[in-house]
Amino acid sequence: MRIVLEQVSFSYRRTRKKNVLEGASWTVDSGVTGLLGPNGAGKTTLLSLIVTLAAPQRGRILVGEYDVARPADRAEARRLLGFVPQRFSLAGELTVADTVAYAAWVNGVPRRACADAAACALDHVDMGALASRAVRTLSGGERQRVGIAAALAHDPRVLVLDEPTVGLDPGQRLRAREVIARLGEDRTVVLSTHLVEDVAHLCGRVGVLAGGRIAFDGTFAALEGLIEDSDGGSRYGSPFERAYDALISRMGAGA
Ligand SMILES: Nc1ncnc2c1ncn2[C@@H]1O[C@H](COP(=O)(O)OP(=O)(O)OP(=O)(O)O)[C@@H](O)[C@H]1O
Repeated sequence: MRIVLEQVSFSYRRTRKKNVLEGASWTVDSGVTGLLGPNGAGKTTLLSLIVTLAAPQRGRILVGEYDVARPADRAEARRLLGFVPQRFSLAGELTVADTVAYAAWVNGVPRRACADAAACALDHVDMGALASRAVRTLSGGERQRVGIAAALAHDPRVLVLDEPTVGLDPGQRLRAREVIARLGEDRTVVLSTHLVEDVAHLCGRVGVLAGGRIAFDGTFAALEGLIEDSDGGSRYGSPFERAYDALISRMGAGA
């Protein structure tokens, strides 16, 4: 399923500052696509627009054939979308299975089908064995996978993940990566992250959000080439991080 952003602009009215997004255009196809960009670039904002939590002031966003800002299309678009936000809370006393079954019901799965939908989603994220555990007993990585299962419970064709591996230890991060790679085999997955390493392992393509627009759209290998050609501009970090930082800063400045 394809996601298309056409000249999308957005500002948080209350801030009265310049637009967070300014004419951002991007096309995302099936598989796992990474979204990189510095802190405050607008990655979470862009994801919120895709999943219909906010609407662009200019431009449009299509999920499949549906324009997410059109009231007539929004319900259909939502059925196609699953979202795992950067931070989410789960009711600690509920079991893993009930948590995911509840998410299925909220997202329109008929009540009698919710238990099966939850079991299926939990299998996808390797959490079937922990289905009867109370959520409060889970590790951070396990909670993260419950969050992904909850977003998957209505079997969306598009999955939007906002920094899903933050705070995970290396082992849990590898596990989360395996899960995300598998989900990308038959879905469109958009993965926002600061971890270039996750993008390198997972993403066929990557977009870099800088200066309010998608300043780079291509393969990770192409981005890596640009990074390696970059001469660095920050005094901190390893050479790769320095070069990455310099490149992203230049992209943000429109160079
Ligand atoms: N609800 C809000 N109201 C006003 N301004 C906001 C709101 N949410 C975000 N912003 C501002 O919009 C800009 C983009 O924020 P956003 O969270 O989308 O960036 P990000 O790229 O996801 O950042 P990070 O990598 O740090 O998570 C920032 O300047 C932020 O301060």
